Amino acid sequence: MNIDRNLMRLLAEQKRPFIFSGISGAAGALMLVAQAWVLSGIIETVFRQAPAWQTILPLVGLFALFSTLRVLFGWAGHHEAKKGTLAIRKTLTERLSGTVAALGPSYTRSGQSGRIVTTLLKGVESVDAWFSQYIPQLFLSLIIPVVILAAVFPADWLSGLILVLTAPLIPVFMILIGKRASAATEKQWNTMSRMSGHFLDMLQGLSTLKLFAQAKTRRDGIAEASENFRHSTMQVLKIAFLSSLTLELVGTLGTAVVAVSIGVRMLGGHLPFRPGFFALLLVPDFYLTLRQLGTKFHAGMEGVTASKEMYEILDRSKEIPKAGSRELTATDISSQPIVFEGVDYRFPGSDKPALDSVSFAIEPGTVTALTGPSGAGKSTLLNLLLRFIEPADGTISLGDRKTQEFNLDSWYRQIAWVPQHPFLFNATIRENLLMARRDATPDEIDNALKQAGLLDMVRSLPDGLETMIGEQGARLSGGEAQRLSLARAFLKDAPVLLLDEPTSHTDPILEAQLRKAMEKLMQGRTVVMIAHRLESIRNADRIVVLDRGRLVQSGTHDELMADKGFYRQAIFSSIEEAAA
Ligand SMILES: Nc1ncnc2c1ncn2[C@@H]1O[C@H](COP(=O)(O)OP(=O)(O)OP(=O)(O)O)[C@@H](O)[C@H]1O
Repeated sequence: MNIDRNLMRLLAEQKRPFIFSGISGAAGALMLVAQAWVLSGIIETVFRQAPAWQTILPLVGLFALFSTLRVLFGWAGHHEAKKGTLAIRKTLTERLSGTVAALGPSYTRSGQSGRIVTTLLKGVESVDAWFSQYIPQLFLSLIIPVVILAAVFPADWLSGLILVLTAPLIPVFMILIGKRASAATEKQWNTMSRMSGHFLDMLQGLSTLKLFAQAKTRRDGIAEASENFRHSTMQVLKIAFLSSLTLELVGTLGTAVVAVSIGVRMLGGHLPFRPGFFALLLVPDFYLTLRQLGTKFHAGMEGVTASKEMYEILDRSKEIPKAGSRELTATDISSQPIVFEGVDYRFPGSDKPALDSVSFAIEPGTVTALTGPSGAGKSTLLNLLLRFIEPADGTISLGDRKTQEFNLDSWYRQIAWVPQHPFLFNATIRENLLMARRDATPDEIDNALKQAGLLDMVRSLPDGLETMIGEQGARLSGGEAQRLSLARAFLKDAPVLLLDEPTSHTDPILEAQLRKAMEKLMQGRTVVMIAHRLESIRNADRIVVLDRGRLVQSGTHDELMADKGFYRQAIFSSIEEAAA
C-alpha cells in the first residue's frame, strides 16, 4: 500500500504536525456530516412547510458556520502536513549531504555522479508528495468513510450497507494497479538517473568529446536516454490514468446504486425525506475520499522509489570512517612519527588490494617521496593520510595513538593538501583562498599570494581579489590554478603538507617558479609527496617505492641506487629516459 518503512520512520520523527493534520481531518469530517444534516433540514423545511425566511435563517447561519469551519480545518490540515513535510525535507537533505560528504571523495568517484546528484535533488523533491499529499489523504480515507458510515447507518441502514459492500473494491483495485505502477515508476527513475549521468558526463567531458569527434555519438546517447525516459513516463501516466478511470467508475456506480435505492424507497413511502436526503448528500464524499487516495497514491509512488535510492546512500553511513574525539595539536603532529603498520586497503567491489601490508614511518620534519608505477597505490596512501578512507587491516598511528582517535576537524587543521588538479570553486579569488583559513587577515592573504608568486598577477586584475574565477577556475590558466592552490597551503600554514607534484606544465619558466614556491612551502614541515621529477625524488629524506600495492623498497636515493633493485631498474631509469 505504498508504505515505505524508512519514510514511516521519518514520519515518526516529525509526528506532531501530522497528528495535528489528522485531528483537523477528523474535525473536518464531523463538519461535513453536520453540514449535510443542517442542509437536509433546510431543504425539508423549505419544501415541505414553506416557512417565512426568518424561520430558516438560524439554520442557514449554522450551515454557513459548518461550511466555514470545514474549509478552515481543511486548510489547517494541509498547512500542518506541509510544515511537517518541509521539516522532513530539510532533515533528509542534511543527512544525505552529510553522508555523502562523510563518505568522502572515494565514494563520489566510485558511484555515478549523475545518479548521486539526481538522488540528492530530485529524490528529496519526490518524497514531498508522499508526505504532504499521500499520507494526509491516507489519514482522511481512514477517518471520513468511518464518520460517514457512523452517520449514514442510523439514518438509512441500507445505504450504509451498500457503501460497506462497495468501498473495499477501491483499495483492491488500487493494490492490483499499484503493483504495476511501482515497477513502472522504478523504471522511470532509473532512466531519469541514466539521463542525468549522460548530461553530466557530456558537460564535464565536453573538450574530450569534441577532440575525439564523439560529441555527436554522445548526443545520440542522450537522445536515446531521453526517448527511454519519455516512454517510461508515458507508461507511468497510462497506469495512473487507468487507475483514475477504474476508481471513478466504482465511485459513480456506487453513488448511482445508493441514489436509485433511496429514490425508489422514498417514492414508495418506505423512507422519510430527511434521513434519505442526508445519506444521499454524504455518499459522493464517501467515494471522493477513497478516489482521491487513488490519485495521491500515484503522486506518492515516486517518493517510495526515491526513498530506496536515498536509503542506498544513507545506509552506507556504516562505511563512514570512525573518528574519535581527541584534539590533535600542531605540537603532537610535529613532534612524533606517523607510522604505518601492515596497512591493507581494498576498494569496495575490487578483487585486488590497492595497498597490501604496507609498513613504514614518516618522521616529523622530513620529506618523504612516494614513487612507483601507475596504479601502485600512491594516491591511496595519501587518501589514508587524509583519512578519506581507513585501513581495512593494520594501523596508522601518531606516536602511541591510532590516528582514528583524533577527531577529523582537528586532523584536517594540521594538514595542508596540494593535489595535482586543485579544485577551485566558482567564487572570488579571496573566497577560494579563505577556504584554507576563514580568519586570515588581508596581510596574510597578500603574503600567501606573494609566496606562491601570484600577487602581481592578482593585483593586475581589474577586480583584484574580488575577481570571479569561474567553475573549477575556468578563467585561470593551469599554472595560475596550481599557484592559487599553493597560496591556500601557505595561508593554512599547517605542520604537515601532502602534495601531488604537478606533471602537466611544460613551460620551463612556470615550472621553475612553481618549484621555487613549492620548495618554500615545504620548508620546516613534514612533507609526503607523490614525486614525479627526479630532482624531487633525489632530494627527499626518504623514498618509498610502491609496486602493485606493496612497499618494495624504501631509503634515500643513494641507498636505493646502491641496491640494484626495483628503484634503480625500473623507476630511476624510466624517469631519466623520459627527461632525456
Ligand atoms: N575508486 C576506486 N575504486 C576501485 N579501485 C580503485 C579506485 N581508485 C583506485 N583504484 C585502484 O587502486 C589501485 C591503486 O590506485 P592509486 O590511484 O592509488 O594508484 P597511483 O599509484 O596513485 O596511480 P597513478 O600514479 O596512476 O595516479 C589501482 O589498481 C586502481 O585501479
